[in-house]
Amino acid sequence: MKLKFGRKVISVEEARSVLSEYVKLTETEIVPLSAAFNRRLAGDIYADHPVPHFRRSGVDGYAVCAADIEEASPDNPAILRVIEHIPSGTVPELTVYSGSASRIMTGAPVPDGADCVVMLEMTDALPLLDAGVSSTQVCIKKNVPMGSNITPIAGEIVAQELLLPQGSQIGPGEAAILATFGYSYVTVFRKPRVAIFSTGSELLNVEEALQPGRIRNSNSYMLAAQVEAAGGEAVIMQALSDNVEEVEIALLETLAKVDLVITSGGVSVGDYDVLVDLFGRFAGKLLFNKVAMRPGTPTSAAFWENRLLLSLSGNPGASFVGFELFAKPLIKAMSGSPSPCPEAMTAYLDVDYDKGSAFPRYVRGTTHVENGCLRVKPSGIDKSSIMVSIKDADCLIQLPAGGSGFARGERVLIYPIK
Ligand SMILES: Nc1nc2c(c(=O)[nH]1)N[C@H]1C(S)=C(S)[C@@H](COP(=O)(O)OP(=O)(O)OC[C@H]3O[C@@H](n4cnc5c(N)ncnc54)[C@H](O)[C@@H]3O)O[C@H]1N2
Ligand code: MOO
Ligand SMILES: [Mg+2]
Repeated sequence: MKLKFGRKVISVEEARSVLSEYVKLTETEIVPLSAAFNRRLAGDIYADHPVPHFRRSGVDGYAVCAADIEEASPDNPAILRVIEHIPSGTVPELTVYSGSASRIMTGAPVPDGADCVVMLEMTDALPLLDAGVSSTQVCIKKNVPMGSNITPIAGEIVAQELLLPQGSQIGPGEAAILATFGYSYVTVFRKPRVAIFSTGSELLNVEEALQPGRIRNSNSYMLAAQVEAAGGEAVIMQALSDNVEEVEIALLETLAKVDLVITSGGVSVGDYDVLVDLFGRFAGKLLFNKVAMRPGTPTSAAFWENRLLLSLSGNPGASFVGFELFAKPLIKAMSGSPSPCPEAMTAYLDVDYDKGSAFPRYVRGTTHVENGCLRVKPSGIDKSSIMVSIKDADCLIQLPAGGSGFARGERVLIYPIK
């Protein structure tokens, strides 16, 4: 009665691959650099000048000719005449010649003629009265090799070098590069807009008082936080009842306005599992409706009105895991990530896990480091109906199907999620 169509189980990897065929990059937009953190670049960034673009002093001290101080030591200091003071941000006017030195600050351009900079701590300044003009000379007590404390032109970055490829996410290092090259505005991919619909007649709005048999809608807010963490813009929609017409109208009204629609609930075999009813009558294309995973086995997806619709199981744990496995890679791919799928690490199980499973499990896990090794344990009671432990999960532990469980100390794959 309920299933108007069958359910063919596919693997998590197959489901991801099916979804990836429908990913469209969002269009680009220009935003101030200060508003671009965590966004992804819509084009390659090349260096249009070398860094540094002048010979840069790395220390406060004296720019000199290395040949003049070859023999310098505390007992045999080289005495040089100071001809100029060079603060950072200025351009030296005089060329250093044999027998002379220029006082120079960290970050200032090294004057022509000088081929090393001696740190201030290795020198003593001496007053000098020369033909009635007050001047200084400097005593250099150490020899330093040619090139010391000078970053040559292009010592850090060569002109025309590829600095940041398209898709780079703007973190602290990228922000520093963009600022260095004068990008006060950057062209990035627009954040994918993701509409979130919870379904279920039992759901109350967050501000509503508890009622017998009814619960507050927590999934919409959990999923919205996940959307934002994945780089999307979450649009929390009014939760829907188990009425299929209502769900159909609401989704049809919304699909064209966003890049992705996520629903939670109503995908199992219950009498009121409304997404199942919808997929039995809608004009879209059902992509899958069963995934070899636990939790979230009934996770479904469709392509409808030119948009992806991802329907997650309603149980909070299943919604959370389904989002991490499927929605996060979609949002990342839409916003330009070249590697949207999570990458596995290995960790050692910190507890016995004595449940086998017909399908691979994705257990919410909490990691810690012990004697330099990464260890992991389930974040709490490992049931998809349990919500309270989600806050403690920093990874998903992937436990293969079959068997009767896993022993403490076994190596397992984990997918970091924070
Ligand atoms: N006979 C069977 N029953 C169930 C099966 C099955 O294979 N055979 N699968 C179980 C599994 S596994 C899961 S997961 C759930 C999937 O259920 P649905 O996706 O249909 O979700 P609902 O029935 O709507 O809700 C399940 C559960 O989650 C609560 N929920 C739903 N939405 C929210 C929300 N927005 N915020 C907080 N909590 C929510 C809902 O009240 C239910 O308790 O089916 C099992 N049953
Ligand atoms: O989706 Mo259910 O959470 O497989 O347990
Ligand atoms: Mg159900």
